[in-house]
Amino acid sequence: MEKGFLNITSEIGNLKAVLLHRPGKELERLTPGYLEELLFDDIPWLKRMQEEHDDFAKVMKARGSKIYYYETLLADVLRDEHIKNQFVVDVIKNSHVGNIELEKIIIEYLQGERPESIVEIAISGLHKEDFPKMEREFHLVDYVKYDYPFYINPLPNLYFTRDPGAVIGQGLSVNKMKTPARDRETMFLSYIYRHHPLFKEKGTSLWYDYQEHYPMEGGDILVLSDEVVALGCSERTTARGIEILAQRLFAKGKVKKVLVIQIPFTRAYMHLDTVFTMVDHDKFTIYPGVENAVRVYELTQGVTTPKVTPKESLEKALMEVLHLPAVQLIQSGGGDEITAAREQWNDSTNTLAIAPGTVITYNRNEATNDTLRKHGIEVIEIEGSELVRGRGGPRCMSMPLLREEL
Ligand SMILES: NC(=O)NCCC[C@H](N)C(=O)O
Repeated sequence: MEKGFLNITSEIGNLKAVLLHRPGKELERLTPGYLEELLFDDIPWLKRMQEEHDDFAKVMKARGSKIYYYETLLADVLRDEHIKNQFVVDVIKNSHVGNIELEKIIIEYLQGERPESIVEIAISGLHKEDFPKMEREFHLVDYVKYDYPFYINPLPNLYFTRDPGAVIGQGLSVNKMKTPARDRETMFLSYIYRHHPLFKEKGTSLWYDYQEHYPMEGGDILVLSDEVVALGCSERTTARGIEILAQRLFAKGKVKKVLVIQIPFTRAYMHLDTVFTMVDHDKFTIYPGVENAVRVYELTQGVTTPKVTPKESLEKALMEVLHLPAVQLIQSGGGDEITAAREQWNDSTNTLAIAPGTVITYNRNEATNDTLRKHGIEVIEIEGSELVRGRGGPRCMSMPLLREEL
């Protein structure tokens, strides 16, 4: 198979290229009334958040990663008039305006805009006040949704680029999000995948598609090696979605085993990577509060669905699939139950490895960072007081596109 640009065969190989989204105006559209629906617990201060995000990008750049941004790739794609027009139609379809005539008016208006403005509106939303006033007949929906401020909802979670997509081997999983709040994000990635020269080169398989029925989110996808992928079964990622993805990986790629790690289904740890990440060849960090609750299953190629084998423990399963004599599960929080729970809430376990044994973490998680260092890990700290308010850390905020093979 001809090699494309994308290649991820581990969680820890030197990070060469990564996809980010710099938080923008969409964050300023959060109000207390919509926090829960939009999956936030607090309202970040955008200016400081952007500074923190720029520092995050700077750290990766300094270590040799090329940074790509959603907003730039998407605008590149929309320079083609035909693609731009279709994109606008799809954005409106996804926004459930509910009034067909108004939809037509908004489509015409947006199609006349420049790619950069369309991208900004598609991400930060279209506030009713920002839309030119015009004489038109009110439909029922206009009365019913009179107090609702947007025609197009903002997407404040897009800076968690990990979740809408994941590169596995030479292919891409364009995920199916569990919640309507994040649905449109995957549509953006699908446009980039289908039309951006960086992605559409030969050799890029599509492992999963956002139009599938069963939710699957990227925070639950960990590429442990070229032959083993760990998939979290969580509040967001379904058992059936896992089976479908696993079967495709077995059929078309190099992957021989999928390790399913089932975690408790709860908001505090909505994805596997909020409680468990890989930090070195044989080292992982784990939130001790879930250690006894996780269940592990090994999937291997079956006939129509994968063959399932329950495993005794996470530690043993990791040793076996990675062919290691031992692995270390480093407990976050420095051994104290309360510290561990507090720091997990602030994404202490959501580390991003940029090289074997080198991770990026938030500086606020002092106990966990200390513990990692005591285990020989190089910890690069970033400020995250504002970024953390969306409930995600460095791993959630990055979608690796290319890592050096180990
Ligand atoms: N991989 C991750 O754990 N991503 C964090 C996502 C946080 C976001 N507010 C969400 O609830 O989807």
